[in-house]
Amino acid sequence: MSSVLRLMSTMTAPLSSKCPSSLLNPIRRRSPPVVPFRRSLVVAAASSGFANENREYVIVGGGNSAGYAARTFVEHGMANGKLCIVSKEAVAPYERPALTKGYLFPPDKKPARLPGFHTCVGSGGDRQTPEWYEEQGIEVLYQDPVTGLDTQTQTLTTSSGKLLKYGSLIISTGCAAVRFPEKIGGNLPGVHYIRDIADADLLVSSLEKAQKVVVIGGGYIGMEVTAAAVGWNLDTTIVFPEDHVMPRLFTPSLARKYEELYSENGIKFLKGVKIDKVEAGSDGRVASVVLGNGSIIEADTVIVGIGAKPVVSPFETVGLNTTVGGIQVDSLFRTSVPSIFAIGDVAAFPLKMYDRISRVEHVDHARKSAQHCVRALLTAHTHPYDYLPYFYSRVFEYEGSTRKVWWQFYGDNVGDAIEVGNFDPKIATFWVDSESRLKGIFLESGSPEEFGLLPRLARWQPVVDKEKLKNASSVEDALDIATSSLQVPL
Ligand SMILES: Cc1cc2nc3c(=O)[nH]c(=O)nc-3n(C[C@H](O)[C@H](O)[C@H](O)COP(=O)(O)OP(=O)(O)OC[C@H]3O[C@@H](n4cnc5c(N)ncnc54)[C@H](O)[C@@H]3O)c2cc1C
Ligand SMILES: NC(=O)c1ccc[n+]([C@@H]2O[C@H](COP(=O)([O-])OP(=O)(O)OC[C@H]3O[C@@H](n4cnc5c(N)ncnc54)[C@H](O)[C@@H]3O)[C@@H](O)[C@H]2O)c1
Ligand SMILES: O=C1O[C@H]([C@@H](O)CO)C(O)=C1O
Repeated sequence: MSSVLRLMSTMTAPLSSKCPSSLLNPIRRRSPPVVPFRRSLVVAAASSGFANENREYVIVGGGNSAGYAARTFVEHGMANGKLCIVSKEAVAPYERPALTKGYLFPPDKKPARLPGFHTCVGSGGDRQTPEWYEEQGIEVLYQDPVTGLDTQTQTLTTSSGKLLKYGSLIISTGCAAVRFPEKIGGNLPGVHYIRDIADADLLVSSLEKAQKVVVIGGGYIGMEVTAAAVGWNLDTTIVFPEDHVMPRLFTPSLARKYEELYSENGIKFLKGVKIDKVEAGSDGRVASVVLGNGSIIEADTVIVGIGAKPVVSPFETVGLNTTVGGIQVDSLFRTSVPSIFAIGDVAAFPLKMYDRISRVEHVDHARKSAQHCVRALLTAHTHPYDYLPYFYSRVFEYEGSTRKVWWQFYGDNVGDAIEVGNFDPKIATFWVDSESRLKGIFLESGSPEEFGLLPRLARWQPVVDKEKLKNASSVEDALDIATSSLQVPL
C-alpha cells in the first residue's frame, strides 16, 4: 500500500488535505430519464436470457450500506419496481460486525445465525429478510457480481452475462480482506480470512475441530477473533509485527491493559514478529506458521486479519477517480461521473469536521453514508455530509465469560493522550490537541449515559484543562471535567 493510501490511526484515511472541487461533479439532482423497470418485464427477460434491462436505481454490492440504502429508498416510496441490488453474496444484506462477534460464539452459547442479523437490526431497525425485499418490490440479484461498467450507455455487466441499464448507480462494494500470497501458503486449507458469511461458515467448520489456533494481525479482526477463540477453549496465539495490539487507535498503555486481559484468558502473544510463510502438513492442511525470526508455531487453524482494501474493481477503468484509494466522492456521495455514487467503506469522502478526504471502514459510516446519499439523490437536498467518526468493538460477550468488554471511540485520536481509570471497572482515554481542544475520546465499559456524552464532546471539542483531566480521580470525574467545559448545552 502506498503511503497516500495508508489508513490513519483511527481508520479514517487522510488521502489529501482537501478535496479538489474541480474533481467533483456539479450538482446533479435528477437521474436521466430511463424506461422504468417493471417486474413483469424482468421475469420475461429472465426467461429470455436477460437482454438489456432498464432499472431506475441500481446498487452494486449487497452489504451493510446496501441494506441501509434500500431502507431509505423504501422510506421515500421509491423502491417498489424501481430499485435493483446486484450482490456477490448468496444472502440478503446483513450486519457484518456480527461475523466476528455473535457468529463466533461457541456452539453451546447460542451463536448468531441468519436471518437473525439482517440489516437494519444493528441500529434498532427492521430485519430486512429476503422476503422483505420481495414485499417491497426490490429486485435482488444474488451471487452475480458486477464485472463491467459502460458509463456511456449506463450499462452494467454481471458475471452471468446480464446487462443492466441504470438511471442512477450506487457503488457499495466495500472492502476485501488483504490476503497472504499463495506462494507463502496464503490459500492453504485451514487458513482463514473473514469478510463475509461464507468465510465465517468456513471458519466455524475449522473451529469445530481445531486445537491449536494462530491469529495473524493485531487489529480489529485479530482482537475480536482471538477473544472468540477463548470461548471455544482453544490453544491460541496471536502474532503481529507491531509492539502492541491495535496500534492505530490504542495508546501503548491502553493496549497493555487489553493484552493483560487476553493473557489472563490464556492467549499467548508474539509481538514485533513478521510472518515468513504458512506451511502445510502431509494432509495438505495448514500445520504451522514460520516466523521471520525462524521460529515455528504449530497450528491446525490460522486466521488472518492483516487489513482490508477497497473494492474498486471493475470501476477503476471507467473514469471514476480511484487514485485516492477508494472511489472519490463529494459531500453528497457523487463521484466524478454523472449519475454514479459511492458509499460505505469504498467511498473516499470529505470529512468536513477535520477538513480532509477520508475513507472510514466502520459500520456507523456505512449506515449513515447510505442514508445521506439516497436522501440527497431522492429529495434534492444539498446538506453536506458532516460525519463524526465513531468506531466500537465488543469482545468476550458470550454467556459465562469472565469479563465482557466493550468500547466506543468518537472523534480523532490526535494530540496528547490522557488516560483515566485502570480498566477495573472502566477506562477512558482523552486526546487533547496543542490548543487544549478535546479531539477524541475512547471509553471502555461505560454506562449508556456516559457513552451518550462521547459524541457531544467529540463534536463540540471543548477546551479542557489538561492538568485537571490528568488528575481526575475517576472516569466519571474526568467526564464531568470535560462536559463542564462545554459551551453548549448537553
Ligand atoms: C468481520 C468484520 C467485523 C466488523 N465489525 C465491525 C464492528 O464491530 N464495528 C464497526 O464499526 N465496523 C465493523 N466492521 C466494518 C463494517 O462491517 C464495514 O465498515 C461495513 O460492512 C461496510 O459496509 P459496505 O456496505 O461499505 O461494505 P460491505 O458490508 O463489505 O458490503 C460490500 C458488498 O459488496 C459486495 N461486492 C463486492 N464486489 C462486488 C461486485 N463486483 N458486484 C457485486 N457485489 C460486490 C460484497 O460481496 C459485499 O456484499 C467489521 C467488518 C468485518 C469484515
Ligand atoms: N470493530 C470494528 O470496527 C471492526 C471489527 C472487525 C473488522 N473491522 C474492519 O475489517 C477490516 C479488516 O480488519 P483487520 O483487523 O484485518 O485490519 P486492521 O487494519 O485493523 O489490522 C491489521 C493488522 O494486521 C497486522 N498486519 C498487517 N500486515 C501484516 C503482515 N504482513 N503480517 C502480519 N501482520 C500484519 C497489523 O498488526 C495490523 O494491526 C477493517 O476495515 C476493519 O475496520 C472492523
Ligand atoms: O452493529 C452490529 O450489528 C450486529 C448485531 O447487533 C446484529 O444483531 C453486531 O454484532 C453489531 O456490532
